[in-house]
Amino acid sequence: MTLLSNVSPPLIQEALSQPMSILDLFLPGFSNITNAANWFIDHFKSQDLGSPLQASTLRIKRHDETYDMIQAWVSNHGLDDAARCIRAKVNTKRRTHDARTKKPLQYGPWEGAFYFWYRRYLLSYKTTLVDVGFHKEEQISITCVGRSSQILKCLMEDCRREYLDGLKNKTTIYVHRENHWKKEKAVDARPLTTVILDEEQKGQLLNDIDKFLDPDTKIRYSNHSIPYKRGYLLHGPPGTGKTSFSLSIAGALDMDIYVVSIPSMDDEKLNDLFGALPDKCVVLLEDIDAAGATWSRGSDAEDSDSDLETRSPKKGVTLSGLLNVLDGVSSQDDRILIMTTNHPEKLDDALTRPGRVDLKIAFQLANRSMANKIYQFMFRQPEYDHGGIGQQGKQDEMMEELAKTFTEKVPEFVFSPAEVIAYLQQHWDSPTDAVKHCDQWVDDLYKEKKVKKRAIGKGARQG
Ligand SMILES: Nc1ncnc2c1ncn2[C@@H]1O[C@H](COP(=O)(O)OP(=O)(O)OP(=O)(O)O)[C@@H](O)[C@H]1O
Repeated sequence: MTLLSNVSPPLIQEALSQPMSILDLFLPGFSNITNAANWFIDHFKSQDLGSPLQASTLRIKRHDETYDMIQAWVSNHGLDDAARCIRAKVNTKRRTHDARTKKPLQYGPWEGAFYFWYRRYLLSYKTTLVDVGFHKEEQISITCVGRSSQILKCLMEDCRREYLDGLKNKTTIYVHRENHWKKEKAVDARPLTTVILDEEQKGQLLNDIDKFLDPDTKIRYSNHSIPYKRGYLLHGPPGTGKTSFSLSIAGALDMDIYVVSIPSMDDEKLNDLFGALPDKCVVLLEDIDAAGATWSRGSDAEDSDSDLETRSPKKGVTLSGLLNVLDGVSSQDDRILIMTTNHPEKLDDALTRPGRVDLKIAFQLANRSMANKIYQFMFRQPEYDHGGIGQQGKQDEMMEELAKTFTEKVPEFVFSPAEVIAYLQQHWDSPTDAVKHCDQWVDDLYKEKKVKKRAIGKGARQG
């Protein structure tokens, strides 16, 4: 300790900006790195150096994805232990090895600072709450001594790489909170084969996307000054796989998906959200029929956008607002837009014209072929589970037979794939029971649907 106080301030400055040089010599005099670092910093303050400590700082805002990157890195490297002020939260997102753990806890640094070594450099990590309009928002700053921010960039690059490694074969879903994007979760990429659709339609959409993503296509768009983006409209009754298919597409393209629920939006928020979209992503606009978009321009093509605005009777997304973000400057290139609706007949032609919607795909209630595929999809054993050569052929034959009987019992275009799947899940342990109880399920669901229809009809008449 006596030694330390004899070190001149410029030498300490020099020492701190070097990878572990002088600090190495003195560290044994302290019980841990934080004490050592604190001593140095205090020492600086008390020495009245005349010139302030030269330092470079990297700041990270709460709503930027770099925040998740650095937090994950700090946590993965056990550095949250170094923080003297930590926060606890129930980990709802990260998978734990023990799926039975109820409400697993996760810790992270909270307001305050700590020091850590990175590639033999001493860095400080600090969280503060800063005023942003009407509320305070967390901000992280990482500081190193010295004028060069190179080591901070290196750290960020490491954080980014580790973060992306953890997201391999995953689809990250972003949802909106007010007017900013929030990472909701990262789910295993859903294979396209798990969404059961009319094969022709599925193929048509996939071919279109493939063609769009071809580098030659991009050049063509550019040569013709056409914005490089593609729009799809997926329409059909609830539970037919529109959202699931959109997620699968994002997974197949290794893109993140940004989901907007139109009913909970207004023009301003939608505009802000589109402005904050990254390049190269899938944007999913759900239930586009549910807003001002349902008000048609009518036959008068002369209607101006401001007419549409004034016609809108409630706060929400107006048709002009929606068209503006789809075409406007904040509409990023290199993106795939998917719009979904249960009511395509309510949509304005302006919204679905080519350029905004390039392909429309109808999702339908289960027909025979789909019911058959769903049955096999639910009950087919994974390859390794067949119990030996020879067994596989027999099991396949039996499965096909059961699927055929099941298919004959399910009426066509009455039940959604979601309903069929929910029923089969009840008999996951017994494919034969699923067939045996099928008639009863069909009768019950029929009745339920009739009652619901009658109630809706009555409600509409009273309304
Ligand atoms: N065609 C399908 N193939 C496989 N699974 C499906 C299909 N349709 C629905 N499902 C299953 O049913 C559930 C609901 O599906 P999904 O949310 O994709 O339907 P949707 O058409 O988007 O419904 P909504 O119009 O109500 O938003 C999901 O768990 C999904 O896995």
